[in-house]
Amino acid sequence: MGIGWPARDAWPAGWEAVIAEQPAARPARVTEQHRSGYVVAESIDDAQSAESLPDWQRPRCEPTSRAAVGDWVLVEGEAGKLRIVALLPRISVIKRAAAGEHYKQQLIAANVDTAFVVTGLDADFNVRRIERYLLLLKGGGVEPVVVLTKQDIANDAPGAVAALAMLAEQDIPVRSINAREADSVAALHPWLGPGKTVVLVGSSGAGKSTLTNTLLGRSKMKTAAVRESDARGRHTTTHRALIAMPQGACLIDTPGMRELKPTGEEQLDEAAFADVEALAAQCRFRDCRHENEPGCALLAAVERGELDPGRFANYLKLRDELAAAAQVLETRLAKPAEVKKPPKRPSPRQSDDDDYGDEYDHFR
Ligand SMILES: Nc1nc2c(ncn2[C@@H]2O[C@H](COP(=O)(O)OP(=O)(O)OP(=O)(O)O)[C@@H](O)[C@H]2O)c(=O)[nH]1
Ligand SMILES: [Zn+2]
Repeated sequence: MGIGWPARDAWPAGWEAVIAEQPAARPARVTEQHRSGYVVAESIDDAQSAESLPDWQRPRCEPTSRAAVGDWVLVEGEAGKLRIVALLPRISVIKRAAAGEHYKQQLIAANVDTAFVVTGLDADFNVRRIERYLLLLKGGGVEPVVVLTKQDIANDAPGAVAALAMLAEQDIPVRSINAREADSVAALHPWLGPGKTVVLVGSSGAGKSTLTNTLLGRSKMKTAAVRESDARGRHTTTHRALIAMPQGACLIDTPGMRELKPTGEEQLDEAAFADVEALAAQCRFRDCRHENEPGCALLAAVERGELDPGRFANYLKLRDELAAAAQVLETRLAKPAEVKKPPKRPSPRQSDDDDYGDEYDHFR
């Protein structure tokens, strides 16, 4: 089919049963998510609107139990009248805490094999942001690959050398490329084979659209040239979309994940800080906060110049964010959220841009 549907003997656990329950349905993949429904593809370059499951339209429905881009669903009905009748169990997820006062989880993409963490080797380079992306990705079963763009114009981005050492230590693949050149982006082909699904994450301007265009060999995505005429003037990618790549894989392009709040479910040790956690195990006190305790192995390592102070500070910052998010999650699970009045019926094909409209990038 070309959109990543696995061979029958490779079906993930739980698929067989769901598929057997819906003998008349056909598989499709979610390519866009809107407030009013979905766009799905049954084959390459297909795009059909599909009505969501009635359950997903209830205000109490958890955002993570609704389909997201990349999800496999079963559909029924003819073109123009498609209905989603089932959601197949997920292989992997990328989620984050949504912006706003009330804690909410938001699924960014599902069933992704590899995430390209796209960062420019220019003034925008920020290793702390890379660590944050790794934290979000690693808990969900997605393989991160750090893609450093603008290699052609890079002049010693501050911190890049230390960042490369940190990533190498954790066996995280890194590729430096010129996103505008086909020969250069070929370094990413190993992750783009048939049946694979790849997602691009990274802040606005990092080069995601440029990379996508070069990999496609044509201009499918709008790039920054459009930006001047964009009223909001912030990002040029307007919809999450699933694109069939000539290399065989499917690529999901998401709007720059501007606000990256942990969900509270991530584990620091399974993410980008395994080395720091290993050191922390040597602190004198088991519950050391690494603030001013005697015998703190982390403070000592910083003192000796063996632990980068910026990395240490980011570790503490993300630790506190995680604890805060986990606490909100716990209180929220303990008492069900108030039920709001159901929203007015949205007009068809309404854009979901507003989901991103109020966010800002801490790092820009
Ligand atoms: N010289 C050079 N320029 C690049 C490279 N990658 C991206 N650019 C330029 O950087 C600018 C921003 O790139 P985009 O591809 O629009 O960035 P983006 O990540 O898609 O941004 P959003 O769509 O806003 O999320 C454009 O002017 C690109 O031409 C690169 O490897 N080398
Ligand atoms: Zn300590």
